[in-house]
Amino acid sequence: MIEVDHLCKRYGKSLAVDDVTFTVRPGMITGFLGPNGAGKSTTMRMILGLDQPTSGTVLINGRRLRDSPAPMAEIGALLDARAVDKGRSARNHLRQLGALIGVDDRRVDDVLATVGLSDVADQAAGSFSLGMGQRLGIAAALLADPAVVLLDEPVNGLDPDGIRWLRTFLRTLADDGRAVFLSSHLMSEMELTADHLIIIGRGRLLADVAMTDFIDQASTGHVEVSTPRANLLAEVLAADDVTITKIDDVTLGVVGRPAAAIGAISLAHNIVLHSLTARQPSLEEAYMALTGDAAEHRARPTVLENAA
Ligand SMILES: Nc1ncnc2c1ncn2[C@@H]1O[C@H](COP(=O)(O)OP(=O)(O)OP(=O)(O)O)[C@@H](O)[C@H]1O
Repeated sequence: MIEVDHLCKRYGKSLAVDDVTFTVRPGMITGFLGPNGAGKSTTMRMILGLDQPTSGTVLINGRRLRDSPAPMAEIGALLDARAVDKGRSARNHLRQLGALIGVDDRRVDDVLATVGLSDVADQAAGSFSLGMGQRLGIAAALLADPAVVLLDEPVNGLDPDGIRWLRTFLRTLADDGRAVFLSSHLMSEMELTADHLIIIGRGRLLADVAMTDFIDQASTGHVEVSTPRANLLAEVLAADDVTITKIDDVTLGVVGRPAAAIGAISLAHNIVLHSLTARQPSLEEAYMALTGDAAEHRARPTVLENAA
């Protein structure tokens, strides 16, 4: 378990992390989200004891990491998978790390098998693809069998097979009772992977919420309907409690009426429909709605901006 309590980090005049409190619980995957510069990496580095907080505390499994006789058995981390000696084999890299923390060669072979690197364990880490490098980084994080696993952007650069592998693998870690904490900018993947979300923006906590609750609360679900008579359909659907957005010449986005009602209204007015799709709110939509003001640098939105 990670307990972050009133954590602050000041760089000069700016507060990179501003009074953040949350808990990462065992047995589940907690996603850490926030726009660029929100303070995720700074928070993760303070959790790992790599940066000192300006104020506030972090407890790992109930105590400060520096008070633990075996920090790597408390929390294993993947911060930068490229931070390995490229000339050394994967097995030797892990053995050297293992020697430092009192882990034997058998455990090294076990974690190599766990992450699917047994067959290439004697190849130089420098010859590894990005995905293999990520697996090696995860193997290193698991070496001392920690109760907490922290991964900063582990999906970065993985191909679809690697992403799917990681998703399943993280679930296994959580099912084994570990607390898994990961950051990612890939919303669709986070939606498939995490059970719980911690969201920060401009250093402040914006949400600490179950994934399903967060998506359900977002009132961004809409129906997409396409018809060659889009203007007429927009007219007959118009009402105070309905919002209609013109996505293109033949497609409307409708909030406020279910697909069945839109189908019935279209039929009543003899409007031919080419498609009618209820779109569930996604994590991405819910996240964008929450963090809109918190993004440091925001491109102009392109989704549903062509209001009819
Ligand atoms: N060593 C440092 N010195 C000064 N400012 C820093 C330092 N590290 C981070 N910052 C600032 O702190 C803020 C938070 O940065 P941080 O890297 O934690 O954000 P992030 O959420 O991880 O961003 P990203 O998603 O882009 O990785 C930013 O404004 C950043 O410029």
